[in-house]
Amino acid sequence: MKLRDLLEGIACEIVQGDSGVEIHAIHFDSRKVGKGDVFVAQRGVSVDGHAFIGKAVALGAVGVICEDVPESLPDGVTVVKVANSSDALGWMASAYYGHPSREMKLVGVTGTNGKTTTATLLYEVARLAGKQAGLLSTVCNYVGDEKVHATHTTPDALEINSLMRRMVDEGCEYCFMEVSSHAADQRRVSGLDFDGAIFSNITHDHLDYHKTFRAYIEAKKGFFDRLSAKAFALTNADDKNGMVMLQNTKARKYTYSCKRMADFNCKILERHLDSMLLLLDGSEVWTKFTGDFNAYNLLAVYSAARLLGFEKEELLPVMSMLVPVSGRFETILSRDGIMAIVDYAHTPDALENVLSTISGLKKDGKVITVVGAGGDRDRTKRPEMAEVACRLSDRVVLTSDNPRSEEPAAIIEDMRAGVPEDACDRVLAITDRKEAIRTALMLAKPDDIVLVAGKGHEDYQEIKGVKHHFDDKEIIKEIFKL
Ligand SMILES: CC(=O)N[C@H]1[C@@H](OP(=O)(O)OP(=O)(O)OC[C@H]2O[C@@H](n3ccc(=O)[nH]c3=O)[C@H](O)[C@@H]2O)O[C@H](CO)[C@@H](O)[C@@H]1O[C@H](C)C(=O)N[C@@H](C)C(=O)N[C@H](CCC(=O)O)C(=O)O
Ligand SMILES: Nc1ncnc2c1ncn2[C@@H]1O[C@H](COP(=O)(O)OP(=O)(O)OP(=O)(O)O)[C@@H](O)[C@H]1O
Ligand SMILES: N[C@H](CCC[C@H](N)C(=O)O)C(=O)O
Ligand SMILES: [Mg+2]
Repeated sequence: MKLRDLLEGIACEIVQGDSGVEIHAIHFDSRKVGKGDVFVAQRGVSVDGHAFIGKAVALGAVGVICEDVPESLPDGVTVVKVANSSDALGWMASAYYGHPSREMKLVGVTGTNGKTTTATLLYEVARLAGKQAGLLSTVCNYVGDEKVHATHTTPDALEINSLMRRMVDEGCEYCFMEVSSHAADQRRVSGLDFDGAIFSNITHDHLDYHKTFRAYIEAKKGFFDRLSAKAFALTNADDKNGMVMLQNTKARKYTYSCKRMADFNCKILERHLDSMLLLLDGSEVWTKFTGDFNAYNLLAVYSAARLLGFEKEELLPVMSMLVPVSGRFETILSRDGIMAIVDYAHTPDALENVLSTISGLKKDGKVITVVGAGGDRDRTKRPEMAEVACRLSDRVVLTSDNPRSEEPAAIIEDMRAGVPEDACDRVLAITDRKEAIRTALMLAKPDDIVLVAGKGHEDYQEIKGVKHHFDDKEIIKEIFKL
């Protein structure tokens, strides 16, 4: 493939050298470059990729895409200056793989919470309706039936397009993907041909990366701003910032709501610990989900499926068949009636939603919460998470999530700052997560509920750069002797 064919749709400010040079592969990591490749220099969070242009050329790069042209380069290397290398990478990756997103109906889901649930359920809806589909999500990627391990919520542009090419080749008509705020900001999704975008909500998270809540909103809004006129932009009208997402988009605008007039509506008629009766688009539907937040997720799924052309009569029975995603409000009952709930709540809002759901539905028992916060992530959410846990539980065991490079005890200390004074005697701190879970389950009596929050489907715990096998559900079952 010639370099100029990869540059379609990109505003090149300077092209030095032959744009007709043959390209073997695209790389944004100099360490992976080989003979005949093009290297895309991106400014990263920790280092500036421009510093590795020399190395990439030494390894055989014949093309360099950059924002700053280096002072000297050997002859025979074509240099292209662009305004945003990461944006260019998205377009180039798409062209390299033959624009697979143009051959499928692609829907992206963004929001602080609910992305995995919404995207996965849309994938299930398409499949239950007899269509081939692909999925890019935090828990797992799918190329049709085939599972592909996921390392990110939204992979990098090359991986996205390589997976989408496989989806198209497997006959997928649809692709559903999560678009994290990091991905929107880093333009991992540039060049993709979206048919629709969904916004779930925005609450406190990722301020380590975005710095301000305004910048976090802007990152998500940027995804909507860049949609084309043929796409739909579907937003949650009940979220404070829901309508902001529609302000500057060229896409067709739609809203969903459980509280006000909107294009798509839903009302919760009955709430149970293992089910919910919804009035969805005017029809009663029993679902296998719990929690008002899941009514929003289901409504978003239903609305997007309608916008994709699925008929109401076909959709309603499918909505009843859907089951929760792994590690999202998963219940495990002990032989003597203690209920453990494993949930991926790792933000203050998610924790508040899950604990409010539990308090609203529990019988007489007490609620014990085991919770930690991830290392190398937003520190300011730590005290807020502890405050929510204390306010909505009878007892709290503060513990580790994925400490990553941080000291586990220091993260717990950050959380402790949010424990109200009058709650101190109800709070324990146990660094070892397995011991924390064991202690909470030992404190519990029949009819009590133990929420184990934060890690959901994860089957590892990352400590000092090493991922150790760790699975909340497995540990609970072992302690319950199930
Ligand atoms: C903070 C963040 O988003 N980091 C992502 C980012 O890496 P980075 O900016 O740190 O890269 P860097 O190390 O500064 O390097 C800059 C550039 O120089 C290049 N380089 C670097 C070294 C070298 O020797 N040669 C070289 O060419 C790098 O390849 C890169 O292109 O770009 C990388 C390549 O795409 C990602 O793998 C990496 O994800 C890291 C591992 C990560 O943990 N990301 C998390 C925070 C993340 O993205 N999470 C969201 C979900 C969030 C949510 O819950 O909503 C996700 O989508 O998964
Ligand atoms: N619509 C929602 N509103 C608020 N909280 C939600 C919603 N849906 C799910 N949650 C809570 O957030 C947790 C994570 O849900 P989910 O995995 O669907 O979100 P996500 O946006 O994909 O998260 P991540 O950013 O980690 O990929 C759930 O376990 C639940 O506690
Ligand atoms: N996508 C989220 C997941 C957080 C999950 C939690 N278990 C943690 O490790 O902090 C993030 O990378 O911030
Ligand atoms: Mg997710």
